Amino acid sequence: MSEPTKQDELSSTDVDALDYSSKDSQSDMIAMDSAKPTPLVVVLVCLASISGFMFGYDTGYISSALVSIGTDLGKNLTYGEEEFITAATSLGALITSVVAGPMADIFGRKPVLMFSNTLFIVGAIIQCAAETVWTMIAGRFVMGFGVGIGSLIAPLFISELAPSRFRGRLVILNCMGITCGQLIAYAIGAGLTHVNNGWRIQVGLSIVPPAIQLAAFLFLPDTPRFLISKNKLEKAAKVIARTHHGATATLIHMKIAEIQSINSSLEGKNVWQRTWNGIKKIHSVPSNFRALIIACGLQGIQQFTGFNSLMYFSATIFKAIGFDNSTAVSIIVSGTNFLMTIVAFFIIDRVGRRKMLLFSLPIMMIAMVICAIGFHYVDLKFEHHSVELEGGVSSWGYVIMVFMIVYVAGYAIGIGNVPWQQSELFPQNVRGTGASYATATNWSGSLVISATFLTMLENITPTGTFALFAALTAVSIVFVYFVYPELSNLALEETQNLLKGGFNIKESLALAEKRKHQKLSPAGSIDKLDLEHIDEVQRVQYA
Ligand SMILES: O[C@H]1[C@H](O)[C@@H](O)[C@H](O)[C@@H](O)[C@H]1O
Repeated sequence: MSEPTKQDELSSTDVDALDYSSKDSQSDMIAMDSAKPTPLVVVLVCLASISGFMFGYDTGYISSALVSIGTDLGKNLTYGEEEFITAATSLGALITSVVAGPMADIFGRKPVLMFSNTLFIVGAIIQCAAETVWTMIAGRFVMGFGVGIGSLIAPLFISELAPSRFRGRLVILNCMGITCGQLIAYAIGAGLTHVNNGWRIQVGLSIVPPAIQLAAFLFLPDTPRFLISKNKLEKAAKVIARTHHGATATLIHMKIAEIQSINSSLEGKNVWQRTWNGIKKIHSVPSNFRALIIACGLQGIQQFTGFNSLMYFSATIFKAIGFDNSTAVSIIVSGTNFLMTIVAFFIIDRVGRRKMLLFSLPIMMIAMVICAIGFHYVDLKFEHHSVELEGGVSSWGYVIMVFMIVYVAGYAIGIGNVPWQQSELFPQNVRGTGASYATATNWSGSLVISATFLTMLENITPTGTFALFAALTAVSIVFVYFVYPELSNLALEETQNLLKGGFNIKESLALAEKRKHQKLSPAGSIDKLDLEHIDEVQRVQYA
């Protein structure tokens, strides 16, 4: 690994003057981009994934906390107050997800993540000290601000740092953080249900991970892509040297030039004007708009196919079909989600995102159709959000349980994780803004589903509700088939070129296949490549 020396210090003019025509250096650069993650990248990715953990833990602990709160907030909670306390975090997350992207483009990824840590901590302290319902709601709301920022910035930060061939996996580490956070929250909740003020312990524990992330980030750098967008080329060069194996001075220069060339900067006198221009560009530049359709489409599909109704209400559903140990069933649901996310981690860069989605969605659809049929035969009535069951667990009850688990497994192997790869779709100058739109779509969907699910069960019956989710999944399959290109193993700069002139599904499949077969040498760099294909992409970049 070569640290740039004094004479390596860069200015924009130096970078412009370099000659990139040599195929050897281009091939070396692709090798550098796809080599194994360096120790610094691993540390940064693991730290960033703490945000995913907080996302999962903070959205997950509330259902058990509500059971153990009892009269600790001065009174018995009404149904409406419980809903308010639950939804406050999602609402807070929705609000900050709208602004976090532009904030990250203006101030940097790292400072914004650190800001989210302080919100997690302040939110948790307010809740721990809460003696009234409104103080609790305020604490949940502030915590939600942190969740919204973390849910957007962590995957963005990871995509920008990850070598192309490992990007899918490294972003999924953050998703593993989410699903692990949910599982642990349920497990701790189950353990603390009968402990006096157990919920305060559960909330208090949530202070530890963000404190660790905050302290560690004080000593660590931002992403080179962000530093380059701010013209901090020297700093960027130093970080590139530490985040890429085999980064020689020439390759570092080339990398910087490549990123600069694709970063056609936004006009505007100050940051606010430039941000506003970014917002306009995301709609007016066709490739950006295509990226936006894909990113928001996938996040919408993730939420509107109903998974979080299970996450939040699985205990209610399973109780309704006659299982008494509903907490255990909730742990099975979140456990399956976590385990299958681990499977997704191992296959995402090998199998590819598109295949995973086209495998995941049909499984979910079939499982939901079977659950819808099952509910038809289970004698159930949902009235005023309370459930009346006639008889014990029937054989259809078991069928529903099994296929709900199949549904969760199908979800986690694809649509539960792939949408969080969203940042790879956008070029640097609108990446934060694009990710904001997509993350806001996610939180809006999550809010709508959690707020309407019980009402749907009551008004259109469980069979109707699951049939509706199945129908939405069918539409989603068509969307993915026609719109989602394969982006595995492509460099971030390549993914954006792909979206010029169409969704280019066929081209994407060919390019991803090509990149996949570029073998890693034992040292972690890839063999000299056949350069025709590289040329196709890079001609555009250096033009
Ligand atoms: O990717 C995550 C994950 O699948 C979680 O389990 C779910 O609760 C979130 O809504 C989703 O965004």
